[in-house]
Amino acid sequence: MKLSVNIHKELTGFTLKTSFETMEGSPLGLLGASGSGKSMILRCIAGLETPTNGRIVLNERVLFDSEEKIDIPSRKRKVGFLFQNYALFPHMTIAENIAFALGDLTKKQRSEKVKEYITMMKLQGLEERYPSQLSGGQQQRVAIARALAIEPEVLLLDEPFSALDNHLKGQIEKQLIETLASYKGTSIFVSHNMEEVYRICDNVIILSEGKVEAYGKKGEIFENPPTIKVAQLTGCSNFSRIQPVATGVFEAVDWGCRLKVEKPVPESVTYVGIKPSNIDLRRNVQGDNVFEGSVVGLNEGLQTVTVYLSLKKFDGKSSSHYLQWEVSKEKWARVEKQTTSWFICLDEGKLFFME
Ligand SMILES: Nc1ncnc2c1ncn2[C@@H]1O[C@H](COP(=O)(O)OP(=O)(O)OP(=O)(O)O)[C@@H](O)[C@H]1O
Repeated sequence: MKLSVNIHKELTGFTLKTSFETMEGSPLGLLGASGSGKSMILRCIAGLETPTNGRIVLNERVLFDSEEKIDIPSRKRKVGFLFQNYALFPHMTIAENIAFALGDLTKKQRSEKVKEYITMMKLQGLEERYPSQLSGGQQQRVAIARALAIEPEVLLLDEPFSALDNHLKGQIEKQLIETLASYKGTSIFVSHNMEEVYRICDNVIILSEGKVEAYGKKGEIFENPPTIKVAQLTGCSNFSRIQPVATGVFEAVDWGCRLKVEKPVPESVTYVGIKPSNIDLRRNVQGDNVFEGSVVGLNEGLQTVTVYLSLKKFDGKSSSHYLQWEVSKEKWARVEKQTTSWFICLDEGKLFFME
């Protein structure tokens, strides 16, 4: 099972130009800011939008080719689409909603298929209800059943949890992961929530302004974002410009410190970054990349605290750029009591370099 997408879509004020391939297995995550073109990519794959030019091939079946003038209609593409708001038909019962796209089957086959997916998604007893008579979570399960009932070769999930409250989201996410584990096709999961994408997908595409900024294994992309845009979208707020000082020593201009690095850094690199959760404290200033600093602000979240740190520069002044340190509330309560001087460690192993 393989999906290959190479499309260009020109809209007023927005250009989508993207190329990627995905295989069966865990869903491919499509992560990007609002308006970066995530839904547009899915809509082009599903045949709901027509690319200006390009080619989309699903398991050697050409779905779209602008040069060969191929544009398979949406209903014949074998694409299952799970929309943000589920898009269930309000005037149809649950059973009718699931049966809706099963056009070519006999009545008996259709009702068997509906029964199969009602059971799979644990919707027994709700067959004759209307969508408005279901909870958000149940509606979501109906939408998954409807998307899977056509036995799609590719399943497109467009922010499937956006309408759910946090409690329900956890349960439904677990259910979706289980459902996807037994799904044989290719799937693409769209979200602007990096945590969700990280939990659900193994491979990710980071999309920015209609272009692929990065594509690869989630571990590599989240740990070593190749560009600032990718770093921002994967949860990093600490960056600084760097300038070489000597072999293995860089000045982090914005943070106001000199960093020692043993591993060679390519000349093209101009920025260094560190994730807020990767900052550490030391008992004293000894060791590489440990700097004296001070706490200049706090932002308390539900489970973590973001501590704003300013490093003391080598000229003795405080840097005007803050580093954000994210720490559990428990740890912060302990550290805050015990610490009089702040020694902040930017460990080489936790730094990443960007072009
Ligand atoms: N039919 C259309 N005509 C013109 N522009 C459009 C159309 N549909 C979408 N756009 C524009 O294309 C861009 C990408 O939209 P898209 O819905 O794909 O973004 P997205 O990444 O899915 O955003 P979100 O996370 O907010 O859903 C946006 O700038 C949007 O305004």
